[in-house]
Amino acid sequence: TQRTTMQSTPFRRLRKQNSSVSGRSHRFRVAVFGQAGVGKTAFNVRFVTKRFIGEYDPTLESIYQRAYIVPPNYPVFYEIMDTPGQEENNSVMLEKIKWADAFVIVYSITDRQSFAEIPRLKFLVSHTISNNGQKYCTKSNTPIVIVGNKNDLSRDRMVSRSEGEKLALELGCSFYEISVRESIDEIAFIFEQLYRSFRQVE
Ligand SMILES: Nc1nc2c(ncn2[C@@H]2O[C@H](COP(=O)(O)OP(=O)(O)OP(=O)(O)O)[C@@H](O)[C@H]2O)c(=O)[nH]1
Repeated sequence: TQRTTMQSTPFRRLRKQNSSVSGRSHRFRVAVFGQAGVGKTAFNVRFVTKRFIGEYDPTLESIYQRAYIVPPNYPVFYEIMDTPGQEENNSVMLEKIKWADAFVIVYSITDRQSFAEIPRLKFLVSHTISNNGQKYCTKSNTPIVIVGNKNDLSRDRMVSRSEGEKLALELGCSFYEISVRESIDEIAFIFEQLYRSFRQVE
């Protein structure tokens, strides 16, 4: 079993730091939600290191950081929060939602239950944003994307692409179906698009 050696920073510790970013790059915070085992850690690690690492310990909580140029030339300092798939108490979830600028909600196409969780997670995020006046009053456009992962496992598919697309449309989110195992570019693209819709740049 290979384990990631990436440095991760506990959420509370990072929040207390002055997280202003060096140079002129923008700091951009993304929280990644979804049930256990859907591939959240693989997704985050793929973006941060470009590598796919097969197995991880179940996530407790970590924040990954990466400076990245969103094409054509927006230097962005990403902070990505990897969350545990198991149920957390609501106040912890709410804190994380308030922390983030944008959201990725992941399910696995091989796990219908993880797909069934998506509306609840989406509503939790949306409600928290709209009820949290002060910080988010200028953020009516908080981007939320839905990602169906593991589409390399076509024989084990339980959720069709069109079901994913339909749900995302109903919930007003962008949608991507991907394989973290097989793709690097699609994941970078998702992170780029999140930033673009957050800053409303073309
Ligand atoms: N075939 C395939 N397996 C994947 C893919 N993405 C992740 N996996 C595997 O799915 C399992 C779970 O991946 P994780 O990244 O740990 O999932 P997680 O959502 O972070 O899980 P928790 O930390 O428990 O919440 C691991 O065995 C990964 O190797 C993919 O695109 N294709």
